[in-house]
Amino acid sequence: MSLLLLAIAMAVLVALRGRWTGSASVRSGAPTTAPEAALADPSPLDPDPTRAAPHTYDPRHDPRTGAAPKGEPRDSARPDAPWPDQEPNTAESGPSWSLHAEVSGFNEVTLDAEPGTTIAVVGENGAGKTTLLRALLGLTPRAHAELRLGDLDVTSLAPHKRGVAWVPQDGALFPHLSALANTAYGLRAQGVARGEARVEAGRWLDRLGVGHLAHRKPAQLSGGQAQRVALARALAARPRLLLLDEPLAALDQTTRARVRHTLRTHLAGFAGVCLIVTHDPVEAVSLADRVLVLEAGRTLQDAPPAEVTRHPRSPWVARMLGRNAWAGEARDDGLALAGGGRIVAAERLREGSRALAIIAPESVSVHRRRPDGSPRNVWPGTVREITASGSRLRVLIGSAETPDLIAEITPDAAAELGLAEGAAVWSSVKATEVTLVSL
Ligand SMILES: Nc1ncnc2c1ncn2[C@@H]1O[C@H](COP(=O)(O)OP(=O)(O)OP(=O)(O)O)[C@@H](O)[C@H]1O
Repeated sequence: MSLLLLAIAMAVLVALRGRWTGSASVRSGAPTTAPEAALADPSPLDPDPTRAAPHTYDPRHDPRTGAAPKGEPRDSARPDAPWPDQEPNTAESGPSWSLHAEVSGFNEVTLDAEPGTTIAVVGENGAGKTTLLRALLGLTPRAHAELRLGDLDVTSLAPHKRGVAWVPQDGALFPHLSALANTAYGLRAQGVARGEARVEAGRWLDRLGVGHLAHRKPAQLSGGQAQRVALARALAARPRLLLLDEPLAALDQTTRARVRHTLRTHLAGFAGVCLIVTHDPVEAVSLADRVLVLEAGRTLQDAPPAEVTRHPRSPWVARMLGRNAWAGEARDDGLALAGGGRIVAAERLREGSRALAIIAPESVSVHRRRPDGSPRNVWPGTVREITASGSRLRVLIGSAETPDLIAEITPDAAAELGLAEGAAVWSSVKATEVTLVSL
């Protein structure tokens, strides 16, 4: 199954390059690929079209055989219908087109985006993030995407003809090809001369910091290195729509920060629209211009990161972004919490309306004795867990009166308070530090 996904990802990439350069058309003479055949007629009995139609399988494009894409596509490949003019990968080229997608079925999402926009797609497990990406590729009957890229309605086009590149969660590299050949394969398939394709592939590998691994096979790469090669291959294809499914998930913390930086640099100069599925709030906030929050397949929020951070529309999003978020009902002085207890806020909402109280962890003060003075919100609790968060500490405090609360304090403050797991503490939050968001 994952090998078939791999082949599909490759087929999409292979065809993409042709959008910019003029490419071999599989339908007009080049051999039929296994992925294309598999996607041509998904069985209604099988919800996953990647499983279907093995009878048209072409061993030359099967990553398991090692036979192909050894024969890199020949230079005699005939050009496909030309894709409308676009300067790839140059932000300066400006928005001369836009993306419009209407997705229905499992996902109910409408998306409009200008070139150069990066959208982080977030949501709980099972919210439909991967299904959305697959719908945009035309890869799942569970959701149907009407997709326009500029003047072109690509809805009825096969996945590999849409101008959409997809990096699935496992990266999907051909195991028998070197990193360089994997990256060059899409270029070669579209008729780029061998030398030129290899030079360009080498450049992309260098940019992603894996140029020195160009001759290694995927089995000789770590998960993170392979992921970078997969990114190089996708970016080299210069798609209009780039779909990245948790591209940094396989990386360790240090590498992740470095690759995130590299990715940010490339996305900043990327002339297409990028959708990046992530569970990582830092990734969402630092890489994206917009955050699309999905809940049960639907759009819950689609807004710039700063707006989502300030006014998350669900407790899950707030927690993902590292905020405390408590649901409740508005009262004249704040919120009656759903599980009992009360929080006082300076803001007012219509009494009785459902709302979230959002508290930034750095706004929570921690004390060993009940604090005197003015804070309106004071709760006793017990330290459940202390973890490092950059140069600060995150302290998880459990309380009988409220939901769990996260405080962020300096290591000095923690030492001064003698904080340890199990310690009895008091937390306080000023009413002015509580943000109320209507649900
Ligand atoms: N082919 C399928 N047929 C039926 N249900 C499916 C199919 N693929 C996924 N699902 C279900 O649809 C829901 C959405 O799945 P999807 O993989 O899109 O979620 P996700 O947001 O990407 O989740 P995660 O964060 O776990 O990767 C899940 O409940 C999943 O079990």
